[in-house]
Amino acid sequence: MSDYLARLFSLQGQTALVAGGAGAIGRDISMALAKAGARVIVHDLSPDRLDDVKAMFDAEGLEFTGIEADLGTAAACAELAAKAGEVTGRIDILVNLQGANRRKPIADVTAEDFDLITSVNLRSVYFLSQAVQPIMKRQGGGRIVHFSSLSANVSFDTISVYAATKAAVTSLTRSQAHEWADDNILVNSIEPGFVQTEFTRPLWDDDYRAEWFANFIPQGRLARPEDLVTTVLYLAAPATRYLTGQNITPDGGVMTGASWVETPRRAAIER
Ligand SMILES: NC(=O)c1ccc[n+]([C@@H]2O[C@H](COP(=O)([O-])OP(=O)(O)OC[C@H]3O[C@@H](n4cnc5c(N)ncnc54)[C@H](O)[C@@H]3O)[C@@H](O)[C@H]2O)c1
Ligand SMILES: O=C(O)[C@H](O)[C@@H](O)[C@H](O)[C@H](O)CO
Repeated sequence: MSDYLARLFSLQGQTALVAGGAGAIGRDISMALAKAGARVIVHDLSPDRLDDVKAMFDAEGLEFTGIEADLGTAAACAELAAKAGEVTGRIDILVNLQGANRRKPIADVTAEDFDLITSVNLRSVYFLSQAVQPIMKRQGGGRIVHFSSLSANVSFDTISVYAATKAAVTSLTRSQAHEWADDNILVNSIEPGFVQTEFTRPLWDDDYRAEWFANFIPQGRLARPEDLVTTVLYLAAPATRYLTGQNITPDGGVMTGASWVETPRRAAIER
């Protein structure tokens, strides 16, 4: 890489906290931030997943810190920010990947489903950002990247609560970007389309939906976690120091509206 590009995209000397960073998408994001030079602190709900990601870091000779926490309460979010802040004394980048879903028709959603999905997808994003903001402000700035979803824009059956939380996260991106611009904290979000992970297995493992994806996603396939890595690196990089309150939608072209007007493309989805 030329020196010019290295200066624009290197994360050397920076510390990143990746919440949900041992998940299917999160582990690729965590590794990519580390390879770009950041000291990465990986949070996850699951100790087993953290062990897997530690092994991935070890194999590459990258320094690893894992923190296990259920982010279901604001207090837990504050505790995670405090612990992460102690590792190097800074948090330059926060990526919020924590997410939960329970696929059900609206009529079957219980108050407990609603509380679980909103507490992970919205409340933890809200309060983890709130707890990290004073650390970023004190050090002169930072970057926050939220994982929203294509479903913030387009309705899909059986994910009403999930979709509402993701629309809220996209909205929160603009509020935080506005309020925290003075602190040089830049906040942006990513709305991935369908990513082929366990999280979406009920979709791509179903004949009808797999055919629909193959035919109507203009790029003819679901995203793979590694397809999302560069969007995060871009939003975290020195190169994008004048970009805030924005949203990027890596969705293979779904938001072009092609699915509503195109003839089937007849690609194949590998399952
Ligand atoms: N997979 C997709 O198609 C897709 C599409 C759009 C957006 N997203 C979003 O991307 C993010 C990552 O998704 P993924 O496919 O890697 O899913 P995943 O289930 O592999 O990862 C989600 C992570 O969230 C964390 N989490 C869940 N409940 C938690 C809790 N109570 N407290 C703390 N952490 C908790 C888990 O640690 C888990 O590793 C999510 O926010 C998801 O909504 C995924
Ligand atoms: O469980 C699900 O149905 C998925 O998580 C969906 O949310 C899609 O992946 C998303 O809507 C596309 O962005």
